[in-house]
Amino acid sequence: MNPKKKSVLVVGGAGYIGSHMVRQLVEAKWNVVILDNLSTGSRQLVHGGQLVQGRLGDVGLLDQLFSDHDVAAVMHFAAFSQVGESVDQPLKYYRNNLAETINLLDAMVRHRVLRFIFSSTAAVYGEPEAIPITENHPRQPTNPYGNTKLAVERMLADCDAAFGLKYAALRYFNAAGADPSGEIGEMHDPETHLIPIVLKAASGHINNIQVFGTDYPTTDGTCIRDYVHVNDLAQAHLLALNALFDGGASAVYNLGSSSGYSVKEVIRIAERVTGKKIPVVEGPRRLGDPAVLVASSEKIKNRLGWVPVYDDLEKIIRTAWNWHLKQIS
Ligand SMILES: NC(=O)c1ccc[n+]([C@@H]2O[C@H](COP(=O)([O-])OP(=O)(O)OC[C@H]3O[C@@H](n4cnc5c(N)ncnc54)[C@H](O)[C@@H]3O)[C@@H](O)[C@H]2O)c1
Ligand SMILES: O=c1ccn([C@@H]2O[C@H](COP(=O)(O)OP(=O)(O)O[C@H]3O[C@H](CO)[C@@H](O)[C@H](O)[C@H]3O)[C@@H](O)[C@H]2O)c(=O)[nH]1
Repeated sequence: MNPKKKSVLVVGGAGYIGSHMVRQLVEAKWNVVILDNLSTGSRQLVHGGQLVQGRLGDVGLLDQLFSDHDVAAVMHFAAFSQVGESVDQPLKYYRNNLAETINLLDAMVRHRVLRFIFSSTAAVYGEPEAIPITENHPRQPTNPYGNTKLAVERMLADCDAAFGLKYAALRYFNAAGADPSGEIGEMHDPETHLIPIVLKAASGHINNIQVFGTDYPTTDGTCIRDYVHVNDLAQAHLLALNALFDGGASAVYNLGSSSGYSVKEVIRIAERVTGKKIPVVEGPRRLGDPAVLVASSEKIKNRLGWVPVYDDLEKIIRTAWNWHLKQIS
């Protein structure tokens, strides 16, 4: 699918999801250039592609990258993504997620690179009015992180109208799991995501997992989320990229497994996968957490033929555990 050996610029390609994307792009024979400032990513996750260390806000660097490489499309994973932190430090989020993205789009328009794939999020919906959530569900983010992602989506629509920028905004639900090779996986410091924390508790690296809230209006009182394997996410990006090369229009797609699991269910499944008892402490709710987030991903399945390979959470957690064991060995 890349006859001219053009490049894809992957911004944030040294991060969790970006590194899985780079791997699939390399396998699909793309030249890959990665721009990452390693603020939350790591060189250890880069297996292939050419890493340029720098930040999106560096206009000179962006000009140089677009001049030096024959970039056919940009995939943009770079952002801060901790909901709680965004509430306390909103400007940090607007600066990194929105202002820096303006620089990127500006440089793309200057260099006539007009294909873009954006990491959006379920956080653009806010508190759901109906489950499963479809793409036309009202967008009412409940935190600055979601606001920055929605602002970028709106900016993309305006850039399509003004400059013909064609984009796919992919609204991920909860990314989870790791490449089965065990060479790349989730690696954040501090870690805030449920599954890696649960696995740390299973291996005894932390004393317990704290469950944030047991009084939600769900069957067992804990929050329900839709966990989608990181390689299935990356696969969806490849489909979206090919659709843009085929002349497809700009589009917005949800990416989820369409199944919901409560926090307690996640812990039970992790106990099964790891064979360990996981100590649990019940704590208060975390600010800004909706009770239930489950996607409808019918749109991307119907339009682009996306078929997620990891169809249940046990398989997903098994890949995360494989990665975790390699990290601690
Ligand atoms: N992990 C999830 O469950 C999830 C869910 C929905 C959306 N998302 C979105 O997906 C994207 C990737 O998430 P992730 O979990 O892989 O995060 P991550 O923190 O692992 O990766 C982000 C990468 O971007 C880099 N980066 C950040 N700001 C930068 C800048 N200004 N210039 C250059 N590089 C910069 C970081 O160093 C890191 O390598 C983010 O945009 C996030 O908002 C993630
Ligand atoms: O130590 C922990 C960590 C998390 N949780 C709960 O586990 C669930 C999942 O939390 P987490 O893994 O932190 O993911 P989310 O907060 O759901 O957010 C992820 O998924 C969203 C989309 O659904 C994205 O927008 C975010 O970027 C991404 O981090 C939530 O109910 C949390 O309250 C706990 O109970 N204890």
